[in-house]
Amino acid sequence: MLSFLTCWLGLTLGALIYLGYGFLYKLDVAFQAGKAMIFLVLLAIGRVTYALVLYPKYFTPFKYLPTPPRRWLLTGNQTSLFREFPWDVARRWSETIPNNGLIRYYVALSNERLLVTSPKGLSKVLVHGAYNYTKTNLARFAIQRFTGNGLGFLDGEEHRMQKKGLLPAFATGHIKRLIPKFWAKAALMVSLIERSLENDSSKDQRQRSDSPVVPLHYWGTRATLDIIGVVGMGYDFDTLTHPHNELSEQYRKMFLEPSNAFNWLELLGNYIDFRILLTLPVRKNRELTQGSQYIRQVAERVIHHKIQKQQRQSEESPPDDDIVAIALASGTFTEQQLVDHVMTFLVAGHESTATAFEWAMYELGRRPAMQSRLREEIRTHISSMQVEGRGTTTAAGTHLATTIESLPYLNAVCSEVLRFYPFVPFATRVASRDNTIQGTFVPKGTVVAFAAHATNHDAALWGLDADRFDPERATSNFASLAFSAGPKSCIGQEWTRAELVCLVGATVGRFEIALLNPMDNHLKRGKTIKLRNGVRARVKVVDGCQWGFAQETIPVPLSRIINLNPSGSS
Ligand code: HEM
Repeated sequence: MLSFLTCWLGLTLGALIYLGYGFLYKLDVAFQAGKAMIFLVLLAIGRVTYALVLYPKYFTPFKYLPTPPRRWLLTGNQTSLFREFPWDVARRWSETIPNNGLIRYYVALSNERLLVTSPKGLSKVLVHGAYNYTKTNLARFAIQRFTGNGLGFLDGEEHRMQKKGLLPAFATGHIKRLIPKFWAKAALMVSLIERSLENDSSKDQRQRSDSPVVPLHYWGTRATLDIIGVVGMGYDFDTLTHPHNELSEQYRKMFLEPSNAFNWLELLGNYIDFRILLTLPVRKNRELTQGSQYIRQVAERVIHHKIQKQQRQSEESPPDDDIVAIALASGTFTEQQLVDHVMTFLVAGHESTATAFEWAMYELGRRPAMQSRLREEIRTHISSMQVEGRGTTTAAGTHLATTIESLPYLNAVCSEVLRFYPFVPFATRVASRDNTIQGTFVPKGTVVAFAAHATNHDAALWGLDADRFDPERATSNFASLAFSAGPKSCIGQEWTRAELVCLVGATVGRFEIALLNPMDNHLKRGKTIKLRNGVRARVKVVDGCQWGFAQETIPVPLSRIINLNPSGSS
């Protein structure tokens, strides 16, 4: 394929030089131009014929694999370029095209891909042969400029070593000790929502009979950002109480709202080095650079401050227990490596957990019976602890953590949310060396795709009712690809579960939630499964229990410890 493409480009260039030569030496220009044009048209026809007919039929190494029936030059096997979500298309193909675990398909301009559909094939790509596959250049250039060499972009031995160094901080036992911190932020969020309800109803109490509408996704986004600060670094970003502080404004700039422009850029990225596109002098590019530089500088100062603090720490004072402190204490990481990891936690761990909270609110907000059952479980077990006035430190904290972890329905609802709405519903990898999947030879450079959305809704794995949101079903980590699988799977799984049960438990335990528009399930354009309009719900306080938390579980705001002005010194 490549050699054909090279020949074709060479011939096209030749035709253009020939045309230029004619102009330069004032040969019979019209005659020369006509000949060159005919040549170029023939070349274009040749290229299209090769891409559409000859390559897929005779030259591809995957010609024996099943493929979707129709193919167009511009859109490949998809009928439209951006209207359908790739995870929906992948699922449709997995279910309707008879296959033994691999399907070949074509994207725009006849670029060939392999879709892996069977658990056996997935385990080859994600588990046993994980280090034979790497992220695409597009993902690398788009995300790596924020995260540097964080875990997501390391490969082979380097990845193995650094992940091993970080794992103790993310292990179940350690995350359990941090549950009071998750809870403290969840309880603070609930109390701030409650305050906003009071303000809202006092404004126009007389005209209103309904309870006020609350954008729950907006609160979730702030709580989850603060949690990364507290649990990840031991500092409070304080965006729940100060939503417009400098840090959250700059942080927002780091993200690209999905749009058609981005889709076109992605398409162009197949042909033009994506790095060139990222340096175009457009406003969004400038904002992305500005936001990420600011956040990186903050991360650098945080790490630097923590190193100094650790050096000063006396033997009597208890050591910090946040993720960065544990990683630092291991002595495995350089300052720069830790900055990259912190940036990765922000990119990988914020929007993902905020979205999971959003979907939990969406499902519960349109299922009153499920919500009541959950509220009863939460109140029976957690409210009593708070009513007795116990805080969330030490023994009381352990008690809270053990209780929350053992609530069956709360944990089942959260697991079902993660299965039903996988945050990375469709992903691609590139083979970094020749290998095989289920006996099929996969040459280096092949792009391989898989869809967690299809696996997590596969009737063969989850039963015929796989498309029903049902916390009663037995979930299994092996069948769910919510966190991917194998050596490169999500390091934040236990963190996510702890965070989600605290946020969902504290919210549903205190409020009755009714979705404003239960039928609105329109999704945002983009790479993740996310509601286009967020979760807007009528929220009513259910009397009877108010959450408390020990103040000391929330550290002092970051702004009071280090100078958040990028030009200032710490
Ligand atoms: C709902 C919450 C989350 C979901 C669904 C999720 C999902 C995933 C998935 C699917 C991957 C694999 C991505 C890939 O290979 O392309 C991943 C990787 C990763 N996640 Fe998460 N994640 C979540 C939360 C978090 C949190 C809270 C953190 C940390 C604070 C985190 C840190 C990471 C890191 C560092 C990686 C790269 C791991 C590696 O390459 O070894 N994630 N996550």
